[in-house]
Amino acid sequence: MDGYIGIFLIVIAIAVFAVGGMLLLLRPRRRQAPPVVPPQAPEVTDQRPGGTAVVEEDAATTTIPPPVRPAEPVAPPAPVIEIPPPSAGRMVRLRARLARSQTSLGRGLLDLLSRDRLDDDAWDDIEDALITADVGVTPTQMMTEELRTRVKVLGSRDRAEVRGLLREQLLAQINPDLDRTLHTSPHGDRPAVVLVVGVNGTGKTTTTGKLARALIGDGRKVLLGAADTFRAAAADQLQTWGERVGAEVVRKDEGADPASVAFDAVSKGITDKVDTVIVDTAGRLHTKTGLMDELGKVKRVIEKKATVDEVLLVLDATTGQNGMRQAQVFAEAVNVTGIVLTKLDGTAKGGIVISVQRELGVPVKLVGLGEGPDDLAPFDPEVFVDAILGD
Ligand SMILES: Nc1nc2c(ncn2[C@@H]2O[C@H](COP(=O)(O)OP(=O)(O)OP(=O)(O)O)[C@@H](O)[C@H]2O)c(=O)[nH]1
Repeated sequence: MDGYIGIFLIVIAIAVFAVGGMLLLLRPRRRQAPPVVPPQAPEVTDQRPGGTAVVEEDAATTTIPPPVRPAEPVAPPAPVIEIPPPSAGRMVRLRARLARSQTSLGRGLLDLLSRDRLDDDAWDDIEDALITADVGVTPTQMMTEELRTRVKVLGSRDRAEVRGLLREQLLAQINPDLDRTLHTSPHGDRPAVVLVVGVNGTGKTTTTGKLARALIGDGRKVLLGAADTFRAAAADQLQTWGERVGAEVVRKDEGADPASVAFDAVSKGITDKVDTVIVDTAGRLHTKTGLMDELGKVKRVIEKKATVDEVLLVLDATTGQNGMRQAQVFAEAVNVTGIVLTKLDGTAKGGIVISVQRELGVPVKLVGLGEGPDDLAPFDPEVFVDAILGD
């Protein structure tokens, strides 16, 4: 009996294991979850003032892009006021530049005059060289006449002697005795007034700015009048010059009456106790009557408040005879007291110094020798001639 019970218990145990195993096998399997793919965050760029686009590094793992803070408004940097160097000795400093543009004239003349035999052909060549350099017909004839006589007296000549002769003749034509003083000192409580005139493109506005710099470098207080109301850009250009050296600029809208700008500039110059007021004018007038009317009015209006000490005519040295004709029109319209010859660095025709002084009877007071802010120099005849002839 006991054997039957034992077998029965074994069978039951086997059955329990078998059912348990079956249940385990048939148990529903847990489904594999799909991999989580993070949503693609939009690329966030941050436009910094420098213009560099910066890509946020954690953008790929951020579901919601962080809010981009609006850029703080950046104030434009305050203009840095420059301290220009004084004007004394400028032409000596700029002599190398002058020599670069003018030595072909000097060397050519020295070579011609140093020839053993100076026949008529040689003298014709000398005349041609002077005419080509814009010396002008009459001064050329006077110079060659004088040189012929001196060479005959001298007989044989070495290069140093020829250089001496030529130097003497060029200086005589330029006339070192002319008064080239620039009148920019105030009269008691009234500022000096400088009117800058000339055809557009000759360098009027640039010259006005450079002159302001030079005067400030010499310790003066300067105010600028932007009476070239024909083009707003001219007033902007002047404003930039003024900001750089700390000169105030009086300006009005494009098309405003130039005389009213000049009047306001001089009035402010008196109130602010400045030393010199420099007024830049427009030069786009096509008829002589229009030019006379406008410049005459500007001058008259200024004279209600102060004296016009200088009327500087700006001439582009590269324009030759065309520039000379323009100069004559201006000289008839207004009483020019000095000439500013610009762009002498860009031409070998330095002879224009001689012809323009002769034609207008007015001295060259300043020369422009480059586009840089300090490339304007008081004209020095001796430095000029030495730069032409080389050492
Ligand atoms: N190389 C050289 N360039 C110069 C000189 N003076 C002026 N310039 C250049 O000549 C150009 C004309 O100068 P501006 O001062 O604008 O002439 P502007 O007569 O006032 O002419 P508008 O403003 O059009 O009336 C500019 O590019 C100047 O930089 C100089 O002495 N040498």
